[in-house]
Amino acid sequence: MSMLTSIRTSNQKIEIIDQLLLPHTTKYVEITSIEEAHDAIRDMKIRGAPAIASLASLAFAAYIQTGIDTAPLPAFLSSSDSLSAHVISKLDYLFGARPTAVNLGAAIRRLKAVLQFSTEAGKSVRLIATDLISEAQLIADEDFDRNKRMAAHGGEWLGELDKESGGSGEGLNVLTVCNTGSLATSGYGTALGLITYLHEQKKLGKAYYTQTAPYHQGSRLTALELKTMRIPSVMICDTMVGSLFQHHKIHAVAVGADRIARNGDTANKIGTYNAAVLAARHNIPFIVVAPISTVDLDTPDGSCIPIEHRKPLEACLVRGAVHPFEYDAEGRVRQETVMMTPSDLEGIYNPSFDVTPAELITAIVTEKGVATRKEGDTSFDLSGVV
Ligand SMILES: CSC[C@@H](O)[C@@H](O)C(=O)COP(=O)(O)O
Repeated sequence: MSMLTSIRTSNQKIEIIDQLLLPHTTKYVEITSIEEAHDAIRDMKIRGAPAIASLASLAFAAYIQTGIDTAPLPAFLSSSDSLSAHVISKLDYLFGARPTAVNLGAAIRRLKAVLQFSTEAGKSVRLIATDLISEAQLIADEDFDRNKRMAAHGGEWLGELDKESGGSGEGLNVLTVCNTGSLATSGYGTALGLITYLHEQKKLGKAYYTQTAPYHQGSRLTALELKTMRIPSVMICDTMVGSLFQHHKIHAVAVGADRIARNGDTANKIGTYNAAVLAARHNIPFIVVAPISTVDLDTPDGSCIPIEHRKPLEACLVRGAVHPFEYDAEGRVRQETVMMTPSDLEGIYNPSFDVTPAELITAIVTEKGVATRKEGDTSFDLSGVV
């Protein structure tokens, strides 16, 4: 099955699809420095918690590799002390690109741990550097396989749940929010991976997805991924979730996560909480699918999760192709950014994420398995899946 790829690498070249131009223009841009990786993440040319962590790790690995390959060696490779100080400042800088998604923080913690371990083991500067490169590469590479594992865990669990509740055996209809597919990860996806798995197993009825304003990751990116994979799907506006639940049989809501607190409270794309409240009202299972690196045991509950607020102007703009399509000299669909509001609006609220309380979540699926709440509990014990 054909899938889109958010990051591609060959030799030491790293390229990302500019997701701001999708779905109309598929343009890969090269990332040649840590600063470019940082800016691409901040500006959302690449987005999705796992994809952000993968790009940051790959850009970091390329930077260190270039240092090793340079003669004479750059000053930061002159001693383990200078390497350590330099690496920590570069990693902290990358971490500042987007605050809510914790996968980036987990990747950075891992790299700092390798730095400390290899330094304390008395390794040479070159060996410490190669240890860092290997770990960074591993962080990007391991994402695909774990996504397949969690999709299978979640897909099988949902199938059983449907059987237990006397399901008709017809295909499962699943609603998702935002984009959590191969564009948001190193491949296959999390919640969209679960939907893809159900489709592969011939257990999917239809995938439903919200447009996900203001960035429209649903109507631009999820739409494109589902179309590319030929998965039967229906787009809805964000305002239509309640109506959908009232008028159509929806078997589950599956969403990704940017950060899961120790008690199971989950930060994800704005609008996720609305869907969870409505799912609870309609007794529809609400499933969070995310790798272990999204679980932040240092954050006790959702009130402690930092929520990124985007620039107010971003909520006033929409970018898209002119209709009917016009093409530029290179044969690309002409795109425009238009303003949907009066200019200079004074009050604009634009949080990028919201927090869904654990008590509204039926299951949290990671690569290790499926965690559910005990009868009567309002929070999760995630020790078994972390
Ligand atoms: C597998 S992606 C999980 C989450 O990162 C996703 O659901 C989401 O909220 C993405 O937000 P974005 O602002 O597009 O980076």
